[in-house]
Amino acid sequence: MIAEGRRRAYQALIRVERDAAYLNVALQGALAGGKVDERDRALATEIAYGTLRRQITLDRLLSPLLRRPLAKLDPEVRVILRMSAYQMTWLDRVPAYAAANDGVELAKRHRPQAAALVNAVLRRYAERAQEWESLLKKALAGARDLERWSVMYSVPAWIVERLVADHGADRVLAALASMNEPAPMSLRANRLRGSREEVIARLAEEGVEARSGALADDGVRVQGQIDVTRLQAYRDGWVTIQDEGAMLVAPLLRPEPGMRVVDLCAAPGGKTTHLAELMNDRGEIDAYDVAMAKVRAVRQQAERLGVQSVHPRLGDGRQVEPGALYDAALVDAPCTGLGVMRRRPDLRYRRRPEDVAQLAQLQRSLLRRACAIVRSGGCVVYSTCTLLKEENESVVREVASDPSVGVRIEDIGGELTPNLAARVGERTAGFLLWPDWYETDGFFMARLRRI
Ligand SMILES: C[S@@+](CC[C@H](N)C(=O)[O-])C[C@H]1O[C@@H](n2cnc3c(N)ncnc32)[C@H](O)[C@@H]1O
Repeated sequence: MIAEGRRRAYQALIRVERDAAYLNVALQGALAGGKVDERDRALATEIAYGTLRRQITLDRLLSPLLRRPLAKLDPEVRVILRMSAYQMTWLDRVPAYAAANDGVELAKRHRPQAAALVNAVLRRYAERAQEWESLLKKALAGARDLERWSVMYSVPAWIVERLVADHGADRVLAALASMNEPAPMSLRANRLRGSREEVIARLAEEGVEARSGALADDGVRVQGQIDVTRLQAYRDGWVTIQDEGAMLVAPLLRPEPGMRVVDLCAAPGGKTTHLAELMNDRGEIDAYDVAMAKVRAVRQQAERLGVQSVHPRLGDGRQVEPGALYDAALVDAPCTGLGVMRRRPDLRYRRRPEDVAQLAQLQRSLLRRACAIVRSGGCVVYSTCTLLKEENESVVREVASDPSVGVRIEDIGGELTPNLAARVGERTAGFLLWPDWYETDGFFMARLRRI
């Protein structure tokens, strides 16, 4: 019988491969039907995420064992080979024979005519599963750096090229390596419910081991991988699932009770609700997003956390026309998401080079609008979860250098913890939180002051 975790991982991965589904959505669907215990859930998650994180590497390792190119095989066969090989190489606790046997069983069920091929390839792969690094190094000995890095870190070459051009190879390779490891579970304590210590104690009542995060005031790190949404503490609004790096953004607006704030890209509401918590739920936060389903998600989060000051609104952030100017604005812009490859490993294969310039244009328009609807002396915080200068510093600089916009870039160094400030070093137009520093996602953040 096929292990439940592998069966569910296959269901998620085949939807990503065949239907271009988003991994998080596909996995949620795959885990939904019937009863799945925590262990199977964790195994399915680890296999699905891990296989996608290592896809380019896996394809290169599997290719010499196949007569036809992997791309020419049925998607079912591709998925089974990749996920079985992933387990053999990267999941220490899974015996190679268990991964291979279940791979063959999955093939018998979903592509019976390819079961013999899957069996033969996986048996041969098992013999070399632990030598992946030396095998690849040998195979790529004559290759260009970019190709080597792309295969070793499983990131499309155009992305590696752009990142290295922006930041240099050492910095980028450290980040890419960290983004191929599983992401730690990170929660934000809702200070309206209790202090961080009280939130940790509340989680302990449900058997969840947690500790304070190292970076953000409200950050809580949970041991292991659990489905937080099933906890009563979550349902009662004690915590929000949020990366600890993302928790640095809302405080940069210096939120105070009674302020009028606008969030031009609010869904699913992580930073909006953080603002509401920091404002003690007093004041007004207009939270815009372009998609109705997403606006609903913001409303649901606000309700779950028990905050009243958030007003979810459907609208294009570039066209917001307020009755009166705001005290502060947040533009947490849509971006290529290259800083969140760890949590969203499928993103790197979806992105196209032309996305960067298109997104940068949207980002500039959103930032310009934010600057136009904030009062003199008010601030605008610009953030992204990407690592490319074209979407980060360049956007901020271009908007700030236009005298008709009437803003100046502020140095936010004084608001970082001393450790972080030392790492960031010299800041220009904002700063980049690298994902390998604190096991967070990668974020860029900057603050502009309206003159
Ligand atoms: C990075 S996400 C925001 C995440 C959110 N701030 C949080 O912390 O949960 C960017 C959001 O911008 C939205 N968006 C894209 N284009 C937009 C536009 N023109 N106006 C408003 N929102 C937009 C997307 O739907 C997406 O929800």
